[in-house]
Amino acid sequence: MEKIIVRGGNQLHGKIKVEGAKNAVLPVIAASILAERGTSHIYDVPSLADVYTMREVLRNLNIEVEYENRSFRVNAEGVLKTEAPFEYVRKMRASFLVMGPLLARIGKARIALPGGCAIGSRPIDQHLKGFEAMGAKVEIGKGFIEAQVDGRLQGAKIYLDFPSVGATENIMMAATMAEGTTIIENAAEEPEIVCLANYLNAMGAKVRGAGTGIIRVEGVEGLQGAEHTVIPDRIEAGTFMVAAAITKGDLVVEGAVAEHLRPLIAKMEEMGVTITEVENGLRVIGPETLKPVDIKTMPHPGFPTDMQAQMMALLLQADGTSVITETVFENRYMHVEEFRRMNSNIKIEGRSAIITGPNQLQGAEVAATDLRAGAALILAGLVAEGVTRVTELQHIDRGYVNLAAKLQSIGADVDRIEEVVETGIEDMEAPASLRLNTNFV
Ligand SMILES: CC(=O)N[C@H]1[C@@H](OP(=O)(O)OP(=O)(O)OC[C@H]2O[C@@H](n3ccc(=O)[nH]c3=O)[C@H](O)[C@@H]2O)O[C@H](CO)[C@@H](O)[C@@H]1O
Ligand SMILES: C=C(OP(=O)(O)O)C(=O)O
Repeated sequence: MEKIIVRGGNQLHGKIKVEGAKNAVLPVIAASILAERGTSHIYDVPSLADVYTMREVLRNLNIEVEYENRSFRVNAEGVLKTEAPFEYVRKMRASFLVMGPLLARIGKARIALPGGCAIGSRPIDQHLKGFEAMGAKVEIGKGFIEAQVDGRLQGAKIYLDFPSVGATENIMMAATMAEGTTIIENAAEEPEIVCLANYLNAMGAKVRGAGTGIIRVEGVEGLQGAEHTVIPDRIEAGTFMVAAAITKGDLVVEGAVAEHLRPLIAKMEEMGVTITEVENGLRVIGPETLKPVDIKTMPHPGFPTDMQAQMMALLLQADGTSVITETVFENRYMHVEEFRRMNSNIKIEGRSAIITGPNQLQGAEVAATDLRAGAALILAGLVAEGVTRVTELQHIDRGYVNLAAKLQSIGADVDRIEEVVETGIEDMEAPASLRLNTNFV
């Protein structure tokens, strides 16, 4: 079994460069389905499990995709297939983002139902509501969602009940080739939405207002391949910022964009962390004593849920009581049980986690219950007494490129190893806690 082994106690120093953003590149790759003519070149593509899954989803649709030197070359000129099977969708929910582009391009899509996942039930009703408003007929059965439209989709006014990132992206992509104008109200405002809109516009689309709560998409006849560079990963950047702060280190996070990280910077500064904008990134200096703060996760520009677990690791070191309230996902506290194994004082009350610190964490055997939980456990391990062993690395590999090696390069005592588990019993099943959610993201 592969494990990441962390020996706590080292301060982190130096420079670390962030990759292209997972949550930006996945919709951008999906959007390249829209190009009836020409080849798209997508740059700064991170080498992540999710990216390889998306490549397979596209190849399965009969699209040519090459991945070399951190660049994707995509040609979608051929006759497209319509189906994304369960084996892809269960690995990565973002596979569902091919529905909007397929509907726009060929008027038909059949995608496996995403199902539940570790952090919540994650319905897709808002995506479907958007497609239906644009004239698609949607049917659910036998584990699939089938959507179909006679002729072109029609522009529509769509109000999202919640500013869902995925629904905003899927509807935006569907609308690019619709007849007439689509207006998305209560749209998500995340930087990844702006990145996608820029790519769509480079392909010939007419998307206005991305980054605000109202997006207008004027449908065009057709799109062609374009060049696009993916924005830096604000969550990877944030994870390194916490790594610097938690170890009382001094780190330059190259490529971190302050504009994308305002809520995190604000909260870390409130805790006493020094953060300065430098030429091509952010310099982060951890203080001797961290102050407690309260955090509520919200859609952008609120505090990102994808940084909640990592901030919990930091708050475990703060001197006093902090409260985190998770409002985006109903079950994103799977890491709390794992932190408890490391000797931490956290109480869950409804949607809030009450953290009393500082905690002298102790190294333990812990499981990455989801992607960010995994990163958070490694962060906690950096300051724990003794050795922390993190398993279930497939979650971490969905969203971090060489996390162990990168942390090692800035002074952490972290290794990724293959450890043979001597159970003494052949064919013994893994304990339930480790089997949990390995199929779903
Ligand atoms: C690949 C990607 O970009 N993933 C990000 C994206 O996920 P994703 O796009 O799935 O997240 P959403 O913004 O859609 O989900 C936010 C909330 O809305 C709910 N919801 C969503 C859609 C819908 O049709 N109905 C509905 O009820 C979800 O269950 C969740 O509670 O945004 C999340 C919120 O910032 C991040 O945590 C994920 O890292
Ligand atoms: C939850 C996340 O991603 P996804 O939506 O792909 O599961 C994440 O990036 O933290």
